[in-house]
Amino acid sequence: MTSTQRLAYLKGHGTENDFVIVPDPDGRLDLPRAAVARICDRRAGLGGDGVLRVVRSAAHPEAQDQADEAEWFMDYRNGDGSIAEMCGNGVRVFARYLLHAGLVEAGDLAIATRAGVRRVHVAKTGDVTVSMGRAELFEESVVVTVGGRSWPARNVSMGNPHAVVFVEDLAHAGDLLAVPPFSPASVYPDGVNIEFVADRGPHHVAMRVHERGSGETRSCGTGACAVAVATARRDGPAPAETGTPAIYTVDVLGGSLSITELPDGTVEMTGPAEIVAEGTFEPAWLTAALA
Ligand SMILES: N[C@@H](CCC[C@H](N)C(=O)O)C(=O)O
Repeated sequence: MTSTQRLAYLKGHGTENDFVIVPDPDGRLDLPRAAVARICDRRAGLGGDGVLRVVRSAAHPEAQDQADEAEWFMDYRNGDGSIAEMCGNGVRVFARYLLHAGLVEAGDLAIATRAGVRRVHVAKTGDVTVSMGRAELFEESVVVTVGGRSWPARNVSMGNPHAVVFVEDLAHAGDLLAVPPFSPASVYPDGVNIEFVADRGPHHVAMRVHERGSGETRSCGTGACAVAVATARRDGPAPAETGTPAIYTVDVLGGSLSITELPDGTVEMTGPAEIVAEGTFEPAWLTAALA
């Protein structure tokens, strides 16, 4: 990247989980951790909870084995520049971008991610649905500690790690989310996303989340799926046993997501995904950020 080249970006969000989208179809851009953190900085950069780099699967070493199924790879980074396996809101926004840019037709498409291929349904307008794969629920007990208080948590993987904590009142956790909650490194050696959940009604919960690598965000798609599945298991037998889908509404600070666990064990998420702006990086700024 030289200072004379103009690199395009877009800004998008899904339930206010916001991302800087960087189209890099041929995988030419070296995007070091510090550069991502600079781009996501809400004062000195563009601001975002993370970056979605858009690369052809065939052009990315981590996605070449998915290239036959999915033309595009979502290279997701957290706001601090760290790499995560999966981002549920990100993959909906990624699909919205592909359609916006004319790189795919409306309808069903496959997107390569570090957690494997995800199937997405995107129409010209409206919500985007993604099949998020199977949730993995672990039996071992986990304790989450914030500001001197501890709660038992459910350990759930959606391709990335989650600790789901049920609380009476979200206010109990909300004020504490500015500081990173503590969770055992023995269970989560690579860190964890922590969701605090309170009931709102039948099959309806609200959550707040502290994301690994981004801090408190206004929504987390994988977190909402982890929450829905942990709540469904608390509320009754698995859809695999009953043959009936479990459908939950999960309210987040930035809106609402609909999550369905199907009898085959896969989890579908439906929610909004919007592109809000596009532009180019100032070359001198970008050159310094990438240095
Ligand atoms: N906001 C995302 C999750 C992003 C990754 C997460 N912070 C991690 O490190 O695992 C979502 O919508 O799922």
